[in-house]
Amino acid sequence: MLAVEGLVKRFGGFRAVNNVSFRVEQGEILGLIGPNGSGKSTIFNMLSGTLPPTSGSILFDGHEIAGLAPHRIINRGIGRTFQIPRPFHRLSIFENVVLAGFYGQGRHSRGKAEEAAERALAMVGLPTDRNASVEGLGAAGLKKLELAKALATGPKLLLADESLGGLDEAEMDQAADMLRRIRDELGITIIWVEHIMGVLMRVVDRVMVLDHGEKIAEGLPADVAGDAKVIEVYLGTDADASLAAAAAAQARRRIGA
Ligand SMILES: Nc1ncnc2c1ncn2[C@@H]1O[C@H](COP(=O)(O)OP(=O)(O)OP(=O)(O)O)[C@@H](O)[C@H]1O
Repeated sequence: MLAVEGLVKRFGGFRAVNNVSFRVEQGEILGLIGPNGSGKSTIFNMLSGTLPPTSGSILFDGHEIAGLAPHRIINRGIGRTFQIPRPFHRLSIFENVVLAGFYGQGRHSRGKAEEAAERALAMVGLPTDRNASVEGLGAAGLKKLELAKALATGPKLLLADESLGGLDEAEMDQAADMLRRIRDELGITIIWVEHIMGVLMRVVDRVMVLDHGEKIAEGLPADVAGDAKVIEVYLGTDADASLAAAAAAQARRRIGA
């Protein structure tokens, strides 16, 4: 579905992303991890059109999308959430999501945008009531709104940026399960950037690790969590918990639980 080849982003003389290549298959959840400043958001920004790549190719469903404007990329079927939710506070929850629905997939009809918004809100468990206010939403509610906005654009590929930040443990598990359901029930492929390793390793099919803008590892969660270089540059004291979560998830998958 997605084939990225030799992706580079330079800011002046600094290479924030340096010759990164990877593929994502239809229906996969790929975890994208790495230390702060390793280039994860810059990759998301290039995939979603917020930043043009300095060089490299991004093939989505066989078509080159590198350098296209964000609205064209959304119309092709790549949606994203943002690390820090910034809804329009003067609009209701529903109106925020309808606006995203208008934007996605070239929808120009209010009716279709409203239908997309209703489906998206029901999926994430937020009220579909037209007037419910954004003001009462806590951290978990705002993350759900962020997801609903991305879903309302009708993505085939969802870029989820730190969906767990600011959530408590129960909310994190719910948010991770929701990403799983979005893949399982809606068939949406997901790339997920996250720092909370135990939860990520439980849910993703594959993991790719960045350090200083370069890909340093890629593979099954249990293999990546046990990789000496990944432990050294990133996981550190999280390594045992990550490995345990990845191994448990792998065992559950093997027995089909
Ligand atoms: N617009 C910009 N101009 C200059 N440097 C930038 C710009 N955007 C990002 N960078 C630099 O590029 C590097 C990669 O940043 P990026 O935000 O992609 O990292 P990240 O892995 O997403 O980090 P985090 O986990 O903290 O979100 C960092 O050194 C950052 O300071």
